[in-house]
Amino acid sequence: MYKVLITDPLSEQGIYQLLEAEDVEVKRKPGLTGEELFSAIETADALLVRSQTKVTAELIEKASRLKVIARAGVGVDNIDVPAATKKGIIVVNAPDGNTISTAEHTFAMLIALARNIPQAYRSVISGEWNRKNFVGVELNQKTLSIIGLGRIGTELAKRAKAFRMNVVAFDPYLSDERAAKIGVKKATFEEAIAAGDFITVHTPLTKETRHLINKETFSLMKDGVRILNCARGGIIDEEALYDAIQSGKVAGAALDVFENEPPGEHPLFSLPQVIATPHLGASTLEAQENVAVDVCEEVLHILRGEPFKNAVNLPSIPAELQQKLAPYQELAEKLGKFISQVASGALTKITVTYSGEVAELEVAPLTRTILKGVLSHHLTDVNYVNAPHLAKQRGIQVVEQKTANTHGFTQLIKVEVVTATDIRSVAGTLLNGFGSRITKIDDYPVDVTPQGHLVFVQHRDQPGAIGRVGTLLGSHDINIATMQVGRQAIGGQAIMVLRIDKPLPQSLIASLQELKEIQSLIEIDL
Ligand SMILES: NC(=O)C1=CN([C@@H]2O[C@H](COP(=O)(O)OP(=O)(O)OC[C@H]3O[C@@H](n4cnc5c(N)ncnc54)[C@H](O)[C@@H]3O)[C@@H](O)[C@H]2O)C=CC1
Ligand SMILES: O=C(O)CCC(=O)C(=O)O
Repeated sequence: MYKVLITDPLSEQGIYQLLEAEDVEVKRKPGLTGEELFSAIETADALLVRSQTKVTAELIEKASRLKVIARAGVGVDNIDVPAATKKGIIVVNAPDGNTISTAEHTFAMLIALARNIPQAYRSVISGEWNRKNFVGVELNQKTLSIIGLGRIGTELAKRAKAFRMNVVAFDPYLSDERAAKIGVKKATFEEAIAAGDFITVHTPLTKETRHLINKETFSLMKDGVRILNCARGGIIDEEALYDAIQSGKVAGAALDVFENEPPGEHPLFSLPQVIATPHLGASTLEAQENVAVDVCEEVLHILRGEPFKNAVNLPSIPAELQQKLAPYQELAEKLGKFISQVASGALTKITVTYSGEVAELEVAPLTRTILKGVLSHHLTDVNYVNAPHLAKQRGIQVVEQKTANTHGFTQLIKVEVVTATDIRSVAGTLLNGFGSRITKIDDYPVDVTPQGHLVFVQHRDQPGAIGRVGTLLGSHDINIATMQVGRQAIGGQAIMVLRIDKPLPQSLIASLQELKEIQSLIEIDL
């Protein structure tokens, strides 16, 4: 039974599928913090949050079973993603479900800002009838500068155009074609900042975007500019905004997000030009249902080992590619596991070479799987998420390459590892209708199904060697399912790969190693 812990309020309809799932036990603890949260996380397989729960490195450290942290929303800045990655925990979000709501909220703020609606409301309900203090400006023919033309920025641009605004956008990934398709003028950051009657930010909060709008950028803006932030607190330097409003440079600001949330008695609230909402961008029935449905689906997929799509700490793999890679995944993992048990010494380099049909695909996910297979022999808790991180942390160089030489196979994957004392390699293929096969170990061609218990023996090619091994196994009641032999030259170095039905007892390993022809014997568990 998977244990799912929910620590922020999530839409009831959204989590319905979790409540209905027979293999899931849901604990709903909105607002859980401190010791209670630390204790609850210990037994959870999945944690579902919105933006209130702070998923810190310390909390993640306590989570011994956690497989997935799911954010019902876009921004994952309340989650220590690197700490989760280190621990092999997948972090997923729901990037699409609240786009429209947040774009609509930004548009509502835009109109409210232009027409002083919150200030006028406060005045009217306090008994005043003051029309001259609340004269606004039209949106028609004004320039809206959008910084960050992603999902929300794009939806906002469409709405602004419907209001006959000129839309100028800066986004490092904005192509000329996309700008033309959306109908916005592509600009540099400086051009966008200088052009806007209204400037709105829709980027994530990153090292680059923290205080993107600061004292200097305010000085480049038009006098009387109006500023909006419905993305993340911290993109705008709040102190610089305060000064820019005080000086008259900025005519007004609409803020849904703050550097610290909740902001408490913020100096900006003493300025009548500032309107604010308490991080309401995604707070609609529709958005909350959408994001909860999306992340609950992802959580179920991850817990059940099924494909999922919105991991923020894993590269996303299009469904079509996932389907094409699926048959190779098992082979990849088995090759990784095989070679890690054969090679001795501290790993320094892993080279994966792809050829034939598999080389026509984007193979990075397969390399990740091989890495997982290699590392899981020596390390516990290795998975697809943390395998590259663990390799890097240990100074293991990972090289991925493609060649045209398939050695006669339709496709081939070769894994070579270099350790402090050894260089070993294994290659494998998929045989149409027959599954995975190991086709070469070091320089020896073989045909081995990578499955179950294998014994890899290096020996001298001498008459009777194979028979003596067989007899010893038989005398210990060990059945040999398949046997493969290979040699470099008559009387030279040779190998045997036996597939046996149960592991070798220690006493038998010792007896086998005493045979004069045997140079080394390794048991391999696949
Ligand atoms: N107020 C609220 O309740 C909500 C806020 N958000 C926030 O809104 C923001 C945007 O969300 P989405 O549009 O879904 O994200 P998105 O990922 O679709 O778009 C972000 C865009 O910002 C661009 N960008 C990144 N760095 C930039 C820079 N230095 N200058 C200009 N552009 C830059 C990216 O290229 C991308 O196109 C995020 O911070 C998200 O957390 C999202 C939903 C609700
Ligand atoms: O959970 C919420 O309402 C906040 C949404 C948000 O800020 C996001 O999705 O990035």
